[in-house]
Amino acid sequence: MALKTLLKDPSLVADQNYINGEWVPSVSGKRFDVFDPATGSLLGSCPESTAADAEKAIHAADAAFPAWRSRSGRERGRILRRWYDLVMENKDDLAKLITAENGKAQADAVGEVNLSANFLEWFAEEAPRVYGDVIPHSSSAFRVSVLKEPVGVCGLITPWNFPAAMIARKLGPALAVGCTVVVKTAGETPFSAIALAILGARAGVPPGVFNIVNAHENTPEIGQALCYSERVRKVSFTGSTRVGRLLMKQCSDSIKKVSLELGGNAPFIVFDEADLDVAVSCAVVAKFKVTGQTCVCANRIYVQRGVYDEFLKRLVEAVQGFRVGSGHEATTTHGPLIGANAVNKVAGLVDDAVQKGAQVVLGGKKLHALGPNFFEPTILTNVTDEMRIVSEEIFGPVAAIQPFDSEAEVIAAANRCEVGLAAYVFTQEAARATRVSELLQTGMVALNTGVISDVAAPFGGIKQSGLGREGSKYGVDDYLQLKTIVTGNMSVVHPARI
Ligand SMILES: NC(=O)c1ccc[n+]([C@@H]2O[C@H](COP(=O)([O-])OP(=O)(O)OC[C@H]3O[C@@H](n4cnc5c(N)ncnc54)[C@H](O)[C@@H]3O)[C@@H](O)[C@H]2O)c1
Ligand SMILES: O=CCCC(=O)O
Repeated sequence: MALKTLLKDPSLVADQNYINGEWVPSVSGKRFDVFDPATGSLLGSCPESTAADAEKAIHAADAAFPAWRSRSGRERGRILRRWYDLVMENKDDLAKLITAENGKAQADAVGEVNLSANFLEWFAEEAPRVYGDVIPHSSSAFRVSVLKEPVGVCGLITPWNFPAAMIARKLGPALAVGCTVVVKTAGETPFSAIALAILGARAGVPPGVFNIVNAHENTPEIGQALCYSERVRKVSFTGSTRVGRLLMKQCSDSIKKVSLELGGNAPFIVFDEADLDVAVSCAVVAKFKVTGQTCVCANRIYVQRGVYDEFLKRLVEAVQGFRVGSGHEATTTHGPLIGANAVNKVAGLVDDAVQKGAQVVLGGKKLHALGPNFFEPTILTNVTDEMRIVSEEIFGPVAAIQPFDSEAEVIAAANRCEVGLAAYVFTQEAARATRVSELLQTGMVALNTGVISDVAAPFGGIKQSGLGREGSKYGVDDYLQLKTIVTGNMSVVHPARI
């Protein structure tokens, strides 16, 4: 397979489902092809799985659950820690796999491997620290204790934009607390997940604890199998709000626990007193990271009128310095989009904005010369709320900039949105920083920084951006359920003091 020639360790490549510790084909006998979005070349193929494959994986995870949950948190943590070590040792190969199937530039791919490893390390450390509670009862003859138990088999469904990290962010806490999992990889990017599984097995994850079912066209069928199964007790999904809504409905029949990390429409707000060097360099990161394809990417850029012209001038200069190309080239700063549909969607948003009066300051077109999946880094001004680019998640390299006058006006604009994942605020006034952060309706606020993600910081949204938090000390909560033990007839009469 073409992919193997890229790696120092070709044994990190496999092209089957991973069920109960074995690499197996789909019962369908069908396969789907996986392409490099930069070059269009065929990387390999994976099984086009069916509900029957998902059932097998669920069965394996269910069978493995009692033994896995019975191990101590310390033992599970040691396995996760070994897995972290192996991911770090194989960082270069994993980054190459990510670049090959997702297209992201090398620096972004290495960043993703680090993020993935960090989740394994973090949850290795959390595993032995899942504490319950002892609670005073209303009556002195009773005792209350609260246990935190693993929910059981979890279905994890992840997108292509972070093909390793979004999986590590979910399976780290799941495995740490004693759950077993069935992962449905993104059809565009199965190989990074497969390599993670190979390293997991080398680290000592027992058969059945971590299973992978691949599918592309059959994805909805696998989603249904996971959501409707009585044996799956939780589904955790990262992806669009549209699909999250569907999965939540599907999970309602069996009343599953559901975690949803969904779409965003992040406002990026620059006030007059902001440090403009910081604001511009952070806009470059927050807007254009992974060519604009992250859920926390700045979507609506609001700049206060006093610094608007200067901010725009500096941002244009910075973006002109990008090197767009294949992520395989070391000099590339920004790779392709994931596919032609994504390019067409971004082009459609730009066309709609231009028709409604937006001005193209930079870029604005497909980059045919590099291939069908490239779009020029673009800056638009004269942007207004009537344009789709303001209300929809762009998921591409387009900065849509609007001026504003007052703090109240920009907060109202930022909150005029049905999703609420991340927001960025640039100011050097402490009182304003506090006030605006508290008034913004998002799950996360980045103050004077363009980077939100850190393993220690809870990640997640409010409104239609989702439910639950990933990473951090809260990340295990979504994989735990409380058990209350009330003990009666426990009157203790303390002896009188002598
Ligand atoms: N909040 C977060 O943490 C976070 C992180 C990454 C991406 N995202 C969001 O993901 C979206 C980008 O990814 P996309 O456009 O591929 O999203 P998408 O929802 O179309 O697909 C995401 C994944 O969901 C699965 N999927 C698709 N349809 C399904 C179905 N009917 N049943 C079961 N699974 C299904 C596929 O595996 C796919 O890779 C953006 O909205 C982005 O904001 C959110
Ligand atoms: O795309 C969503 C995740 C991005 C991140 O964690 O920075």
